[in-house]
Amino acid sequence: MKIAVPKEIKNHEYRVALTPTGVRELVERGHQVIVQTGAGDGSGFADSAFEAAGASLESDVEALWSAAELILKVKEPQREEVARLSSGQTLFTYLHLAAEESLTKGLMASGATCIAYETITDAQGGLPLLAPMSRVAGRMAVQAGAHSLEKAQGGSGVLLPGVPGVAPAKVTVIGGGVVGENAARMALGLGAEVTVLDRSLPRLEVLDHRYQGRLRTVYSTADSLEEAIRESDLIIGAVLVPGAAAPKLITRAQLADMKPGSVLVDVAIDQGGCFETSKATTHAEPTYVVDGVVHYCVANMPGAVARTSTQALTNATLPFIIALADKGWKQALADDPHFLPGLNVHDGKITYRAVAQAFGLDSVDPASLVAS
Ligand SMILES: NC(=O)C1=CN([C@@H]2O[C@H](COP(=O)(O)OP(=O)(O)OC[C@H]3O[C@@H](n4cnc5c(N)ncnc54)[C@H](O)[C@@H]3O)[C@@H](O)[C@H]2O)C=CC1
Ligand SMILES: CC(=O)C(=O)O
Ligand SMILES: [Mg+2]
Repeated sequence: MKIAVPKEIKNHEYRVALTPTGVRELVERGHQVIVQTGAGDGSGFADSAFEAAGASLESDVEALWSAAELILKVKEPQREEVARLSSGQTLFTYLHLAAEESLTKGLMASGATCIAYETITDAQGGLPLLAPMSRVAGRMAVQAGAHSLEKAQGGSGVLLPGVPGVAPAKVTVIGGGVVGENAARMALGLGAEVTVLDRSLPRLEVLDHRYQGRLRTVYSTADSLEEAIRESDLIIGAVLVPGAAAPKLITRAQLADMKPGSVLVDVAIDQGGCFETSKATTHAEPTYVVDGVVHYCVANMPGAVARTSTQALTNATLPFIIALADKGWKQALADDPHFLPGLNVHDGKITYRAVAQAFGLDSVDPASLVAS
């Protein structure tokens, strides 16, 4: 199969969808891999390393996209990339479609088969291709929050761990999944007073057991959210309903109840954000202030630590890439019930129900497309 790896073009996105190690695995199976010149630079993988692994390099973007049967990316396609996609091609990347109607419609119009990393499941009820980047983003959320609390960033001037004689900051994490646990772990490590809210009691039980009394776990209700809003210095939004737009958990009116200069880090922004006042920002300009509250809403947080993120992401994606390349999308999805929910769009149709529901459109059961 002809496989293309474009250079990412989203603002300050330095990850790449395949490493030289991945190229070698594919080439040894008889596939042809074409990597855009410079695609790995931001992650520390030189063109020469891709060539040594058996890839060919292509500097002409149009030629790269048009030659490919399978296109491997990291971030959702940007407008000019959607325009390059055509029917018969398979795209494998993060899509987050429920947050972006125009992207959804663009992919439908392309006729291509679009498989999302973030809706692939595993036997443990997890999201194995989202999890590695959620670990990164969860850990970064605390760094971003701590920096945003500094006065020069518009923050309240609170230091997360405090100092002897001065109490530590209060950090609340809403959603105790992969992002939430990693954020909580970092905040605890820095000495903050940390609370996790979730509406899953089994999940809170796991966290309670794991952190042995160092972490407060609280069931998420309107009351417990209000308390968090009043008392927290830093709130990290880390909820997810897979594939769906994030629920809005803090309204604009509630910002008035927060301490001036407190910080909201909305990691769930890639699914539209879980605070009413969230709008996606970039690493170039990551924060803005609404009603005295600093908002950090970067939708590709892991892109900033690309060396770590590319390795973590491609460790998880490679087996699925190999299955797509060896078998083609239809057989690969037919053979693996956890790969099947990755299919979001095929031949003009939405194949993931929560995405269709977000826009009042119809969806097609992906199983009906792969059945032989
Ligand atoms: N901004 C960025 O760069 C990145 C964003 N993300 C995003 O972070 C979000 C979280 O991802 P994960 O932690 O992997 O998901 P996850 O599925 O591991 O955890 C989500 C948690 O939210 C809880 N939850 C759902 N609705 C809730 C509600 N209304 N109130 C309280 N808790 C609720 C669930 O019970 C679950 O424990 C996703 O939107 C993901 O796409 C992930 C990586 C990078
Ligand atoms: C999950 C995601 O959107 C990212 O890593 O950028
Ligand atoms: Mg986006």
